[in-house]
Amino acid sequence: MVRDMQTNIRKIVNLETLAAGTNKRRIIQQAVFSELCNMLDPGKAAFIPKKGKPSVVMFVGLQGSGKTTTCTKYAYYHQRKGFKPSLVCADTFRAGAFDQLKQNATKAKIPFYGSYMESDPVKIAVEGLERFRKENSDLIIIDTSGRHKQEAALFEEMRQVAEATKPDLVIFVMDGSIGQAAFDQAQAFKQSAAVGAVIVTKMDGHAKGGGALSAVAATKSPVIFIGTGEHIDEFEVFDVKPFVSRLLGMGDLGGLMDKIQDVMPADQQPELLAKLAEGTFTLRLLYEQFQNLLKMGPIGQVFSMLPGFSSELMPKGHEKEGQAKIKRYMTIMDSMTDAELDSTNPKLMTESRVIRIARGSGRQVRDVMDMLEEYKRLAKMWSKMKGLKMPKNGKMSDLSQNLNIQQMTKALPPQVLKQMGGMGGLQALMKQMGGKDMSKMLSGMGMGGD
Ligand SMILES: Nc1nc2c(ncn2[C@@H]2O[C@H](COP(=O)(O)OP(=O)(O)OP(=O)(O)O)[C@@H](O)[C@H]2O)c(=O)[nH]1
Repeated sequence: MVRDMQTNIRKIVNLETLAAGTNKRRIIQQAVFSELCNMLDPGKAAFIPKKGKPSVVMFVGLQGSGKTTTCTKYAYYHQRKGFKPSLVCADTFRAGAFDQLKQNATKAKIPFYGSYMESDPVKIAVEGLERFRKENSDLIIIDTSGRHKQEAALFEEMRQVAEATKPDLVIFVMDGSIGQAAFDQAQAFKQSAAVGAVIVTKMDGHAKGGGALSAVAATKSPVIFIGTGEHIDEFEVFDVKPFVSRLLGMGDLGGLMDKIQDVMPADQQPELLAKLAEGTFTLRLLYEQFQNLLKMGPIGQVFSMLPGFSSELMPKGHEKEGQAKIKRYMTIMDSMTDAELDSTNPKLMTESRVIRIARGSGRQVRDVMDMLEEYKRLAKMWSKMKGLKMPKNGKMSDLSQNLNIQQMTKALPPQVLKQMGGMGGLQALMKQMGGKDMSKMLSGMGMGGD
């Protein structure tokens, strides 16, 4: 695969013929990017179930890949789209598999079928299928057994279940962290059942999911969803560009921007802009930004979309603390006077005021000082944005066109800039974002720094 990729890139990029002064690194990077996107596109789409038309979808994968969890997520996703899904547990190998499916299905109010007594997975699969066909389910999902490793017995079982149920689609579920092992694994499953799609799970962790490239190559089927957490709704339609961006450590800025755009009320945008242009970043403004940030949902998810951020500035597993910190800061600000909130003069915060605010908010003096430090850090960052040219309509979304790179590089903390690939990286990112707005991203980014 790597060799193919090299050949293809050589065809696209001819460095000798490039004019002097062209940014070669960028051109190569773009070629790698688009080549990876191509590799994830097997050229044919996966089977798509249709409402009202009975379809059977069978899930395969090794034990622990997240198969059972993903079955329910897949069912729930379609249920919300108006399907009548049902779940069949044909995993008789792992004790507890049926209970797990039962629990998940009950929570999501999805009909399920399985047995504690029957040990023949084929029999269960066929019985479940018959039952749900009678009940007019239009999406019958069959969860199958896994094994810790690839074993002949497992593949024989898959072959039999597939033969008996004739699924419209077989989905191979793989753990996003398995890397190159994905090729052999996917190929082995493909040989016993006609795998037609791939789902990559546990993309909420550190794994970048590079194994998906191998799975697509081995099965010649596309990735259709990714799992982004243990909960039933932590499931996303696969989107190739953000996935490759993340793979290359470029972050999913598009997704982040959309998210920020969603939570920031449009009528607040011109006001915030005006204040930023004046260079006045008050505590009240920070308070409003905190509110917006909390609305964005699990903070880790937001930060994981930024290049290199989740690990550096918001360590995995500490999202809750980050969120608690923001809430703590907001409580402290609730104990401040309007004058304090609207001032940009830190001298207002005398020692006696700090003590009073700490008492009023039930926090330590140290917490108040921490909050003020955070504020000062952000105010300093924002002050460099002073003199920003306002977009004519006052809309945030048009601001990025007016931001100049020099201004941005000054505003960003140096380690952040480095992570983004310096000035060149920043330029590429701005371009990638198109009309999307940068200032909100900056305000979001500042929050994570400790
Ligand atoms: N963080 C995270 N955890 C996940 C995700 N998908 C599944 N898991 C977890 O991974 C573990 C294994 O998932 P299961 O669904 O039990 O695995 P399985 O492949 O069905 O296992 P067998 O039924 O034994 O074959 C569980 O703890 C799940 O909660 C995901 O997208 N993100």
